[in-house]
Amino acid sequence: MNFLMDASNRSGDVLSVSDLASEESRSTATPMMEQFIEIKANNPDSLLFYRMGDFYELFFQDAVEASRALGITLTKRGQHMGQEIPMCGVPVHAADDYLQKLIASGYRVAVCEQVEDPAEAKKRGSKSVVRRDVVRLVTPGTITEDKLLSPSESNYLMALARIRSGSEPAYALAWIDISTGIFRLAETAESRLLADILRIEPRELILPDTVFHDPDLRAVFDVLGRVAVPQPAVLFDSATAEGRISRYYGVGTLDGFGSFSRAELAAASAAVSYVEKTQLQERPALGIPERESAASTLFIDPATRANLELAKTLSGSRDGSLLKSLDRTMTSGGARLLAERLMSPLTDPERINQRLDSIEVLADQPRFTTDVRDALRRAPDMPRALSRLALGRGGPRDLGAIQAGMRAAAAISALLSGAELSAELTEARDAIAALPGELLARLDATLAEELPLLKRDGGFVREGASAELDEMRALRDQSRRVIAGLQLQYCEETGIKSLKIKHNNVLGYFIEVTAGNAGSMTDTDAGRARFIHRQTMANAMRFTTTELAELETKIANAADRALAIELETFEAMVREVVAEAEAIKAAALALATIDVSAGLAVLAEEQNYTRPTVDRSRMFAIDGGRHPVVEQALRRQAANPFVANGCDLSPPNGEQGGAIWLLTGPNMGGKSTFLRQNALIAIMAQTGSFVPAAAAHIGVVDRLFSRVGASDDLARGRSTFMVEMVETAAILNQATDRSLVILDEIGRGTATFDGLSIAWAAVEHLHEVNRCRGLFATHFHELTVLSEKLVRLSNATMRVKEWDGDVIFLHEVGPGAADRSYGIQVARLAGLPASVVARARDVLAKLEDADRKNPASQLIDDLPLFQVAVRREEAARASSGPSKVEEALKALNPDDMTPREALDALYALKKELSNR
Ligand SMILES: Nc1ncnc2c1ncn2[C@@H]1O[C@H](COP(=O)(O)OP(=O)(O)OP(=O)(O)O)[C@@H](O)[C@H]1O
Repeated sequence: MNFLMDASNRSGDVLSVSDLASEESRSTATPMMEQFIEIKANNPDSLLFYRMGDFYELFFQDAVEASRALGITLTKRGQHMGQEIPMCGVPVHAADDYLQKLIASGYRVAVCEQVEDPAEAKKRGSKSVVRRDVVRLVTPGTITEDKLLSPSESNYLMALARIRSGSEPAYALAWIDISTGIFRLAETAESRLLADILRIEPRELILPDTVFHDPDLRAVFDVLGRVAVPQPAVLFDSATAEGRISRYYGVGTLDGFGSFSRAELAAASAAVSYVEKTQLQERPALGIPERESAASTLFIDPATRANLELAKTLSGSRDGSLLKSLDRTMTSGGARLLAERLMSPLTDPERINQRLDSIEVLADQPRFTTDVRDALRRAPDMPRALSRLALGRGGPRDLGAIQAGMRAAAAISALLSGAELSAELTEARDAIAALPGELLARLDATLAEELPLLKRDGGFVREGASAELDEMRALRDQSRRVIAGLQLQYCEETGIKSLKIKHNNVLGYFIEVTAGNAGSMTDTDAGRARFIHRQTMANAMRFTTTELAELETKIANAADRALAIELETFEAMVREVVAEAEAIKAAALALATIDVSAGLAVLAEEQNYTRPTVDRSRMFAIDGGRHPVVEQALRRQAANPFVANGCDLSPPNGEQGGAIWLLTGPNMGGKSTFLRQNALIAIMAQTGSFVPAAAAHIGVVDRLFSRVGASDDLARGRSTFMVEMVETAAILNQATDRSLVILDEIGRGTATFDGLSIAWAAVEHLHEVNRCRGLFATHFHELTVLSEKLVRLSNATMRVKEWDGDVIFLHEVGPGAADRSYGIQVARLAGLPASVVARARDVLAKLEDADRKNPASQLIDDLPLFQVAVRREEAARASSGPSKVEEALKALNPDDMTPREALDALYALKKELSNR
């Protein structure tokens, strides 16, 4: 993501980074330009926000790009090396809005401020020396600005390291949200890599440039686009990883952190180093890295994740997604945790049941749950406030957020103390109870009711918190009263009623009279001695007096001192809060857990969901299942209610593999909805949520695959059919006997017979080889004859009623096969011209007649099953022994041959082959 141009790629007359860094450029630069050039040269990949007064200025190519991206005016500022310097600027107070736009457009920004340089000051023997330096880099994965973060979404920075051992390449992933301190690690296989990255959805993925440029991984990083950022391999060095991580945490060794593989440590240290590289002033308060086992989460392949619209719809909107339909949380932390759980459902029935226990216990106590949710409503986002405080970017309101969060936690703790709880909720209650009460007491005793945004505005320390502060404030306020008294006195003394004492930042306090009245103040010697002239304005004259100046100093001193005390108090409170970071984060996670469980309990009650039975069996028995998103949408539209449908893919008696339903039925009958709803019910159950069904028994699914809906991939030049086949290939190669596979109309994107043959072979493969549980929707009615041969395959159909030539969709699934598609009826409903519909009926009748004479059921008698056919072919190959060509090849030893001999051997082999 190098957005800035180098010398070989310069646009127009704008000097590039390397032009600027040249000898000629440096030797002719002004001191300010010299400083700029040095900083820019160190940050060539970022737009440089160069602080000048109340503005961040951008120069050269940065200015050109920023003005284009932000739609702001480009101006010129002098010349350098004979060329004009393009410039634009953004006001400091509005910088977050501009940063947001730039980050969203894929830029990174280096923020350069004036900083104290104590070392230089010492060298020069002066009190203080300031210079400009980059204080932080704003990149998509390292954002902490509140405005740039979505409250309900995590903001992960992820580092990826390659593991060199084993046959299949493997990877370690480390992901950090510096706005909450969450830090996780996992290992994953190459076949799962993209799925795992998409599950975690990092905003920025850093990886060694060698991996980034590996042609085998091209497809993975093409999908991720600009999220993937190559970094020098040295950042991922596993030999120094442990040292770098322990240095970050300020500990001698990583003992007590848990055990991590070398690759995990490499990824973790790259992530931590990148955080250090971007957050130059302070270290974010990261939690201890937690290890996640890839096998403990349900594998959802990338296409399925997109097609099932888990967090976003196919058009990219959050409305209409499963997450949006299930989210009843009250807090941002709860919303983030729910999203995370839904994106990574579990495979361990014990953990799933722990979550379900929490929902059940809350659903059984609705009054109590309402009280808990009311208390949660008052809990602000503690992790994000804590992160800003730790980074030195917090304000009084962040302390206030910790205080309010701790108060809400105390209220919830009191509510939970006598209640009947699940194991998970008991653990949450204990984490909340472990919050240090003294800290809350200190915050209560220190913070005022109303808190300003910025600490430099003061006024956030409550009265009574510090005797000295109270005294300074009294002095300041008293002096203000004295000024009011003085104004009255001067009015009387001079006889000028309109005389006012005013204040501005340049003059401080001054007396102001109209120009006409000024004469009467200075027409005597005494008057001139008393009222000292300061400034003449167009219509007014300004004066001061010795008393006023003295008072001014006193007020300024008192105000300065008061602010200094407040700032000291602020820093002390921040230190106290940050010292309790671990306890605060644990309590925040506990609150989020309670919020998620209470939200799902409320949802279950509101939508009439039931607790699924989840265990290690191979069952998949759903009674009266509904689609969670479509059901709510129909209710909102006050349309006909959703028709519930059961689905049973459990292994039939005595059978090892899962069952497959072959679903036929008319277009618009509800096949896709039925397929998706069963996948979503499995996901919800394994997330640990109640499900939209009258009853559900699900043996945990290890991998979920779907091929639903047609999607073109024109950007990569693949047709709809090609995409369909690539996705189908992935499913047939990867589904295990614990997997759930949902296939919708495989083979419809090509000629009928090709499509039918592919669908036929795919069903056989799923049944014989994958032995998974599956739903297969198809328009190829010919396939239904397969149920005669495949013991675990049964036919199901979407019921319709025919009435007066029209079809009525009942949306009911029943046993049996549809004998027709009703495509022509649906086409008629859609408004195809009547003549076309009539002609289509004639054609259909002819085709059906031809089919009756030569039905597909004949095939079933003539064709051996998949396994038998494959075995037969293998046997044929084995019995014929090695061919002549194979034997000749075996006899060759390339190391003993000259190039000429090798070429001759090649020709001989080719000839042998063509003779065969
Ligand atoms: N069980 C149901 N209860 C009520 N409405 C339903 C149900 N299932 C589907 N529908 C509605 O019927 C419409 C068609 O459903 P769907 O897209 O699933 O049909 P389909 O059989 O897959 O169609 P096609 O073969 O044309 O893709 C949708 O608008 C959906 O809202």
